Amino acid sequence: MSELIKLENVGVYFSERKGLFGSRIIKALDSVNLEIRQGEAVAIVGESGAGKTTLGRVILGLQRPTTGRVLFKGTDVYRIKHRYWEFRRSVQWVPQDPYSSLDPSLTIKDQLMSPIRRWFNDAKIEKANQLLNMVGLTPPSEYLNKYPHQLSGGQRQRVSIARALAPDPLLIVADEPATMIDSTLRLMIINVLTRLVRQLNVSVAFITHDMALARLFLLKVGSGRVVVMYRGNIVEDGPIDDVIQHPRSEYTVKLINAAPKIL
Ligand SMILES: Nc1ncnc2c1ncn2[C@@H]1O[C@H](COP(=O)(O)OP(=O)(O)OP(=O)(O)O)[C@@H](O)[C@H]1O
Repeated sequence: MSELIKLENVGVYFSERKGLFGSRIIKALDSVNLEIRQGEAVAIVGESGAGKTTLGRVILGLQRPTTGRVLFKGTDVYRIKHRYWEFRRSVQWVPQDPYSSLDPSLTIKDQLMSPIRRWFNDAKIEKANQLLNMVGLTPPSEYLNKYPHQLSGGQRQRVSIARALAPDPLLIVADEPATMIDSTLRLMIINVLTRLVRQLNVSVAFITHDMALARLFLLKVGSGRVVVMYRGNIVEDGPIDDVIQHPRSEYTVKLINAAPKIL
């Protein structure tokens, strides 16, 4: 598997005002090293505030690091202007709340055709049909003319994944994609993300606070790594069963104990 994204000693610092004259520095990411290879599944786990979303935004090129470098196929993404669009197209985002990525005034067909037109000269409706089939919204004809509010939360999230897939990306960063939907539909989203890795060889960075869900995803894919984040640092990075059986940090033990049902 070739290296797609590499973070080298990435720090992201925010300054927070404190009192009238003071301010303090928040290290959302401290000194993070991470590699994601083509076709690899990586589950990024940590509690609220651990830095998961910031990490996702750095991978997507939406948050410039304060320190360190972000490499796309070996090149610093902030130094290669001519390949910038290739990078932006190759790395796509599925947000927690599909309402924030779907335009309520557009039909599902238009939600999908807009990125398809942007990236392909020969944009055809067949591509939208393929995307809906890939995320399990079948037959596509049943969904194309609907608006987001006419779909369930789980269906909306699958449209959001289809939209992220429209540019034929190499990596999808899914930020808590199963959090705002109920548990029966959660499995469906996990199955869709699994299909992306296994059938399309797309890398998936799956961000979650739930260790059990991370394990389920990696078990379904059949390979991949779990990355545990704590206070802006990666405290664990390895195959899920190794991490569960031999956790290096006490924080990981707490996460495992908080999700006893499936683990
Ligand atoms: N734009 C910002 N300005 C100031 N502080 C920020 C900003 N973005 C994030 N932070 C802080 O950085 C830390 C990490 O935030 P981040 O959203 O990455 O965590 P998270 O693990 O994704 O949490 P959650 O699961 O609640 O989204 C938090 O302390 C947060 O308050």
